[in-house]
Amino acid sequence: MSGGRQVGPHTREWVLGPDTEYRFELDPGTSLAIKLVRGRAEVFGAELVEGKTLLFAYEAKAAVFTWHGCTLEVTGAPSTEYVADETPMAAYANVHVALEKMRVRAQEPEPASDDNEPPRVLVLGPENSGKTTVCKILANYAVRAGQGWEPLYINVDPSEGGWTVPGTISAASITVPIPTASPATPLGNAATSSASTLAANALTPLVYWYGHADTKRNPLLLERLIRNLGENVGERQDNDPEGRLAGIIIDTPSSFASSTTSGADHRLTLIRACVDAFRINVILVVGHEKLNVEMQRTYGNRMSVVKIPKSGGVVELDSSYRHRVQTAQIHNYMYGQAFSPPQGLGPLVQATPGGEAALEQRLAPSSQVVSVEDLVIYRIGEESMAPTSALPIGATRTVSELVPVRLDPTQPGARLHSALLALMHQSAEDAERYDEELLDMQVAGFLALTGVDAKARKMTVLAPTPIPFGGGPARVAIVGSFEWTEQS
Ligand SMILES: Nc1ncnc2c1ncn2[C@@H]1O[C@H](COP(=O)(O)OP(=O)(O)OP(=O)(O)O)[C@@H](O)[C@H]1O
Repeated sequence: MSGGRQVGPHTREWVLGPDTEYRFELDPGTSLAIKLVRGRAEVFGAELVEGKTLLFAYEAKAAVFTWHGCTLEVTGAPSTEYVADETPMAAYANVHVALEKMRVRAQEPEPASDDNEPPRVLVLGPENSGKTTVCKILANYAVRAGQGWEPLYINVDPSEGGWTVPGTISAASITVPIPTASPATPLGNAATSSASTLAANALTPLVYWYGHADTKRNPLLLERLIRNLGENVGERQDNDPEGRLAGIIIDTPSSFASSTTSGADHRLTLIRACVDAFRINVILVVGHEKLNVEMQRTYGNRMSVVKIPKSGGVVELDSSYRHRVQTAQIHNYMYGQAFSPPQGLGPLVQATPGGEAALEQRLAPSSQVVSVEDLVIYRIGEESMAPTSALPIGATRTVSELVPVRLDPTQPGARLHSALLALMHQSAEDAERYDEELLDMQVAGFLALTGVDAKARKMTVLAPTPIPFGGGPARVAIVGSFEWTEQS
């Protein structure tokens, strides 16, 4: 493995040949600064600007790829760094070209048919195959194509935070290339966290709350949310004929690809839910022959199913890393994140995290006290609490995955302390609603329940910005299985 040329105590220069990439992995608590000195280069499809320094932190793992060669100046001490001359970028670029042809064809004024639909792409693959990276690259190439495309990026992997916190599925139009500075903000910043520190490239995503990282925990709920998101996206696209031409790119959970578990049925049901809900017309399978054959058999007669190679650079992420990242994503939602430049980066260097607006993205969340009558909390899919002995003879305990159960936070059995809550988006018509309609509501924001005073029937909640409670219908929140911890 050849190394970079030392050009300062903490800085190395890497000269990259055409079609190669500089890969790195960071340890906790470290950061890395990369400056493009000469040539052209990109991080997962997002172009670097010559002379500008980019910062990476929070255990980021990524690569700077160049089509025609470049020189990079790298400051900091990654745990791993090397240049790879074998990458799947040519294959990914071919996919982009094919998608671009579909977009252009969809612009033509011939009557709409299956042959001139914009690309609606479902990306499938096993754990650590690089699905998210492929989605980013394809979305970023579309944004860079110079046609004004704003593809819709959809994340249906609840173990990833997307633009907000883990436990969600979400969609947003991509208007500027997605940066890769920190796994705490895998898709860049969202405007929903705090309006006061809006980055210019912050997005307003559509968000639904599933509440868990694991798709097997409540597949019925996930399926319903996928269909809700699909309906919402479909309506938006029908009202925006220009916008829909850029198409859709969907990142999926790795459980959709793991056929050996007993949850195989759910897996296929959830894939079908995505195919129907988002009217998928292209399936990309990242490096998995068996899944590719399975998808060819099921969907090959009505859409393109294409196997694409996995990158040798994808890092195997273990469960403790994933847990740390989820905690960091929740923490980032409340507090934002600050990037400390690595040792050796001159004080005058203007560095930005992954191309985002500011080095300091600190938020000041507000803690507020709310009465339990003004914030009503539900859990979805709790077993009915009546003991079996209290049920009429012959009746079985009802266990429904889709029943919202109202919780009393003042009861110790509610297990709500330190819970992360999704605050639902309520409209005036929602004042009179059926409990089941809670399942179809979008998320307005997230709260952490940090204290309960049972006697006073009050709770303390933390949110990025103050939320008006009281003086109207009660607000509704849903709890999942994520906990709030102060330290990230
Ligand atoms: N070419 C590369 N060089 C270095 N790191 C990479 C490369 N491609 C991907 N990675 C990193 O590898 C990790 C896993 O990639 P990614 O998240 O795309 O995989 P995934 O299949 O979506 O994961 P999951 O199992 O969570 O669904 C990420 O940290 C990503 O930034």
